[in-house]
Amino acid sequence: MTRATGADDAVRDDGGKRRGGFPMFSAASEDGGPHFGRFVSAMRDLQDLAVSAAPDPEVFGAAADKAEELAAMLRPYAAEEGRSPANRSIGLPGRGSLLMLPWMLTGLEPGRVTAAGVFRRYHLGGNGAAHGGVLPLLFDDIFGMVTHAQGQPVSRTAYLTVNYRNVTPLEKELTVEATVDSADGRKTYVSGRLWDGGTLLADADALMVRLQPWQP
Ligand SMILES: CCCCCCCCCC(=O)SCCNC(=O)CCNC(=O)[C@H](O)C(C)(C)COP(=O)(O)OP(=O)(O)OC[C@H]1O[C@@H](n2cnc3c(N)ncnc32)[C@H](O)[C@@H]1OP(=O)(O)O
Repeated sequence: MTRATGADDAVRDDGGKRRGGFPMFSAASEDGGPHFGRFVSAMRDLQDLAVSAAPDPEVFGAAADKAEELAAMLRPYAAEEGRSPANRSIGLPGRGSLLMLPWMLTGLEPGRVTAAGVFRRYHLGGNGAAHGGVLPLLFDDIFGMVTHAQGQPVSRTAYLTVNYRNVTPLEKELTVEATVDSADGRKTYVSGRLWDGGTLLADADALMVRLQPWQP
């Protein structure tokens, strides 16, 4: 992950633990260890099935027993922000976070970030297409990255506008790109495009604002 430069003196540091209102990002060692990637992959399968399975009611009872057992196993290890390998495992789809889309970065340079991946059954909106709400999630995350890659500390989204040009298919490899269009002090104006091959599915633009030292 590219380290921000140039604007560090404008943000709170808190002894190296925080920057620009966010905990300092540090990549998880070895993507969370030998089993974390498999765990996240299995959980994504479960997410797909949780929104699609239609078994006899007793099967849900047995599944609930197992889900409760799994939650009880992990609950003692719940940790504060920035400690779980989730969201910090940069070698895993979606950095190993179930909240993030299971996409991988394909390019990261100042001013431009690209990624590729699929929307899964979990992301279904209706009639076979992705839910409209997951596209802003994809754009917001890559806009954060392109702003950071440009040299700003992690910034907050002030606004984000999405234009839906074509329905977004599931289970098909898609690509997204984000670019920095202009920067003005604390403000970074960015835009992005989601593609299915040569077909533009959506485009978006946003304003990312670097936080003041006292802002959360
Ligand atoms: C490596 C890591 C990768 C992952 C990154 C993930 C990134 C995820 C980013 C997010 O999703 S953050 C969560 C969603 N966003 C928020 O919760 C933001 C909530 N809002 C705020 O915190 C404040 O409104 C904000 C910091 C955005 C701005 O508050 P300020 O008090 O600093 O704004 P100020 O009024 O000083 O405005 C600064 C400039 O921005 C402009 N501005 C602010 N909001 C605007 C807006 N909505 N539209 C247009 N312009 C806006 C404003 O006009 C002004 O322009 P000028 O300097 O030219 O005068």
